Amino acid sequence: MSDIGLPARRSAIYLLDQIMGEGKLMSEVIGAGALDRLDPADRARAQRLATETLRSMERVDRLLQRHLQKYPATTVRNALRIGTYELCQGEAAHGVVNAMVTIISKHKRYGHLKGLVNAVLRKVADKGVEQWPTLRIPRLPSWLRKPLVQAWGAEAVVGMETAFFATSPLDLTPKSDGVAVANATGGVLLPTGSVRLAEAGQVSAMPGFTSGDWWVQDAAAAIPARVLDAQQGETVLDLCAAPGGKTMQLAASGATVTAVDISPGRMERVAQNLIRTGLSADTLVADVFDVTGQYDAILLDAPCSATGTIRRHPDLPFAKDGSEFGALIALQERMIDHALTLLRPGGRMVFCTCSLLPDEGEVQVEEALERHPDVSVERAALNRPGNDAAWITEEGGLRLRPDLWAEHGHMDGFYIAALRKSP
Ligand SMILES: C[S@@+](CC[C@H](N)C(=O)[O-])C[C@H]1O[C@@H](n2cnc3c(N)ncnc32)[C@H](O)[C@@H]1O
Repeated sequence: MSDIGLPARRSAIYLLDQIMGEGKLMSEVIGAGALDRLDPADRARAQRLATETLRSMERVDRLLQRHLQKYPATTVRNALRIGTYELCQGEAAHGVVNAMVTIISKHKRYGHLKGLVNAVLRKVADKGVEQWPTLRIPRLPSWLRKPLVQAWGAEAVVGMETAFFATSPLDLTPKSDGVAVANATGGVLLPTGSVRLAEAGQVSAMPGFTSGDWWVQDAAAAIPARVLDAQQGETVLDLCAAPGGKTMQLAASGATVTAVDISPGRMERVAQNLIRTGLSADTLVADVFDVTGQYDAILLDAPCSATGTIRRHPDLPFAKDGSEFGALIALQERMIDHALTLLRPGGRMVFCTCSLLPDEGEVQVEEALERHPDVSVERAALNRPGNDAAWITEEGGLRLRPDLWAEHGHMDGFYIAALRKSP
């Protein structure tokens, strides 16, 4: 990474300022154009630098604490954080220190702090690099750690933190032939049918991208559509569908699929994905609550805290504080109730969230079963290749956690339940 120049580093600092200072998600900041002026290589570098610094944040802060009497302003602190991360990854000290000193010296408000940046980063270069591996695996912020320890126990949470600290692999869902996709991409075919590559490269340059033989989707995220097991000729409603990973799985089964999402921009991505893969589905930009009709099968991938995706989005624990989760939990409940009105008698529905919080999974299903005596949970549907019986929960859902599947390189957190409406 020694060729990272000033623009990439300056933009990485800006990303951290927005995430840590303004509570924005990295996807929002990038979506708003933060990296638009960079060339593609610098854009990728800025994003990688910010992402990996966030992944290591607690370690970085522990090292910096030893050399700071009080914390400087956010931008200066973030320059120190990124510089520290780079130094501890073995980057040449002179390059990192000079770059960060130059960036801060040109800053309108904090230019006078360039001496501090120089002094602190030199101390990190002297001592921090050897201390780095002795520091503990970074912990989640306590607002999230506490409820997770309460739900899954301290040992499981340490396992999750270990998974979050490791760089995430790239998972592909094959359109049809998993062995052929694994061979073409040099990936490994996982027991659930996804193909895993150790590291993400340039996705659009990989074999099979242009011909639409696969799409990027975490192995855990590919399980809900497999549990729904759509059949040729069935009418299937995919609620909250964008960007469309599950829509493509459903469409590949030969079912007649209607994909619904409230976001026109995200729905555009579903349409593009369908074109690339040569699959077909009706796409509808609409609020779930405005959808009418009767379907044989429904997949409801409700909006949630996304706490299961921290491995790939280490910005989330820093951008959020949990204050929005109550509203999401209430929305999920209302979505389940409305989705069940769209299910024909005897039909089946998969409810899922990429959350680690039982309130967005196990508890939702327990309460839905109480509200809807005509609905039951179908455990047998969870019995799909690669699914471990140990993942099945008391109320009959499937709990996927990032600390599980260590032998395969872990997976995202997800909750999945199959519901059946009585005929
Ligand atoms: C977890 S993501 C869906 C991921 C998607 N199922 C996939 O596999 O690619 C949740 C989606 O819910 C959509 N959404 C949120 N509120 C909605 C609503 N009231 N009606 C329809 N879609 C909604 C968001 O735009 C977002 O795309």
